Amino acid sequence: MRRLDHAIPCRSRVAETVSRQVRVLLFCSMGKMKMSLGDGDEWSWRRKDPSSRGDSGVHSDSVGADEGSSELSSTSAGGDTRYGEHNSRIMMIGDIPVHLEATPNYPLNCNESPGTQGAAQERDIGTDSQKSPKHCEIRAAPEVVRKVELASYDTGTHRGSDGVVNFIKRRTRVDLRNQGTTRSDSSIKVEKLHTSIGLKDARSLSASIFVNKAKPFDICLPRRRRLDFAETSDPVEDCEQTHEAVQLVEQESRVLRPGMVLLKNYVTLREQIDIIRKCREIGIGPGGFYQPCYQDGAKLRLQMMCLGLDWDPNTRKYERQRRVDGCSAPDIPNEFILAVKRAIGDAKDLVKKGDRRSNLRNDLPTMSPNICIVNFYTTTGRLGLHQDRDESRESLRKGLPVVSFSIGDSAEFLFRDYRDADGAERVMLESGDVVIFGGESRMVFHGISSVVPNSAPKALVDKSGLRPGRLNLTFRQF
Ligand SMILES: O=C(O)CCC(=O)C(=O)O
Ligand SMILES: [Fe+2]
Repeated sequence: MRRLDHAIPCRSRVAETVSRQVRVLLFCSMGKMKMSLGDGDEWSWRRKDPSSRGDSGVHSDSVGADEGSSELSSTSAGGDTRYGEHNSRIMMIGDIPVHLEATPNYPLNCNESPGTQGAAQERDIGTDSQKSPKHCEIRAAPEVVRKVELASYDTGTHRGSDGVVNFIKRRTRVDLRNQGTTRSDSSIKVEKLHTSIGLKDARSLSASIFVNKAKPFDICLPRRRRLDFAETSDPVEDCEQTHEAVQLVEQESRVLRPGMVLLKNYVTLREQIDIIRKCREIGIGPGGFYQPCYQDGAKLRLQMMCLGLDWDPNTRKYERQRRVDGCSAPDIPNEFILAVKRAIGDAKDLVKKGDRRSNLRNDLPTMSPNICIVNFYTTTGRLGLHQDRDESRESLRKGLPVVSFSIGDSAEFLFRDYRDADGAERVMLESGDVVIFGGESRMVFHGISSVVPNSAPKALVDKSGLRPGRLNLTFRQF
């Protein structure tokens, strides 16, 4: 066992190692914690008196039990004079600060891999200006899962800077509103920390593996929090498009600009529910949703998973396996591919009709998707103006279209010839809408400026259990 503090008897104990190198379980009770890294090593921490923050002194019994506490936060430790060699942080569990220290062999610090700022600028609206905090699932009672963002800074680098102070303030405002009930006992289990930030050397490997695994994001709410979730394949009569809805499709679908088509209310409610269920099923499995980071540590404001091939926001490359955890990209379900081909066919028909009337050059090539990037935006999610330009040179040269399905809450979609959100054209994408941009518009800058809360069709939410937010699938051919 690797001790990080000195001879403090621990009343609580490590729960268990669930799988090698992946699961991290950490029990905290009455001031002591231990953590298993899944490789047989254990770390332990001690609770620290708030008044001694940053001090290396031990206050093993100065803080009472944390019954009923519901706040979770963390911060880098101040006042620590150990630059470089040791990292430490104080993690707040309720009102109980817990001092975490690491040895040089197993640093907890957030080493940033050297890299360009380019990618972050590329999607600048969508990134967080803070360095990436770790994500941490904290379970306070067996049935309650809470999410916090757990900061992990190299105290030597960040201590005393304004950034840290801001960060501390931010972390104390962790939002637990959606996370269920009051804790019923004093034990807190911390499960799975992760980061996609690279650790510098092989000595950090255990920590790297430990931090890179996170519980995948579930796009659906837990069953008990849904109003009316019909999991079974009960008839969804109210989900079929009505005659009026079909009329609406014809009225509102349009060519937005040469090569760019909007198909309004195109995906039926039944199909949307099926897509949500499929994405949810894949999304909670290996290769499922995660929150990606750029090389500079800035986070995208969305959850992402890639099907067919994985797109890496750091390298801007497509690969079979993703670097963040080595998972292979799951396959694209066949029904998704068929829906995309149908949409392209219908968009081409629309373009032809438009051509007869207006003589626009609206050529829209067809394509067979082998990549699907699935994004889930919570209601605060967004995505900066960017081009989709990481597909093969041939695909881009031919202008093979990107086909984008929107499901759930509506969102404002911006597009323009260059990256400037002011003055960009805007269109509201609603649940069931499809946007296709290819041909002349293949390299259009586009992004999501905002998601409209509570705008998803009620029947969709009730039947699928989709959480508040927007699911978007963009299909491409590499
Ligand atoms: O969410 C959207 O509508 C756009 C997504 C997008 O542009 C992308 O994933 O590249
Ligand atoms: Fe895009």
